[in-house]
Amino acid sequence: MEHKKIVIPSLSFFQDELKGEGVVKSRRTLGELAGIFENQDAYSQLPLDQLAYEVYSYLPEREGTPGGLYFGITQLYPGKVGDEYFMTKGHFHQQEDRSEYYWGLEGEGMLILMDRERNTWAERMMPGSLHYIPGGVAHRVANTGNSVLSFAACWPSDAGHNYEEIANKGFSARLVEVDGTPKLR
Ligand SMILES: O=P(O)(O)OC[C@H]1O[C@H](O)[C@H](O)[C@@H](O)[C@@H]1O
Ligand SMILES: [Fe+2]
Repeated sequence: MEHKKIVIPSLSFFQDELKGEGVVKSRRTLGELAGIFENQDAYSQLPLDQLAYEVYSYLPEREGTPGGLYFGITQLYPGKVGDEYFMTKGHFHQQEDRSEYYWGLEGEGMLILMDRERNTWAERMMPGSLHYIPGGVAHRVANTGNSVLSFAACWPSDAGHNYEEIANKGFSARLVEVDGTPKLR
């Protein structure tokens, strides 16, 4: 009998940094988040090249492969635009029925979720928190603390990102700081 050799790359995440062959790193600056924050005056006062978050991804198969899984670690920097926390762009999946796991590694934050009926809710993220994001639910993360918020994610490789709807219409509620605590408004 012939055995097909399966090559398992050695991957690791120490200090929330994903390492290994094939890991790619991408970054998003505040300039790339234009339009997502409510307070345009506050936004225009921040440098466009300021780093908002970095994503380490391990994408072993090309997008579109059924059954494949992707893995990523996002490091979201602390900060606010007016009373709104720094946050990720946010997206639905292109393939509506594709789900995802997020889990907290370091720092404090909130996972903001919105279903197809535009109901928005949020879950607290902290080291060890685990979040199941069902298909058809848009997701975005806000850093509500004073240090880096780091979280991991695992999602189907054929999920795809649909940014358009969130870019155009946003979420139906915003996470803002009220008297020192995060509130959905
Ligand atoms: O894509 P964004 O909404 O900017 O979020 C940033 C990233 O967060 C996680 O790592 C997700 O698994 C990625 O798929 C996503 O790209
Ligand atoms: Fe996603």
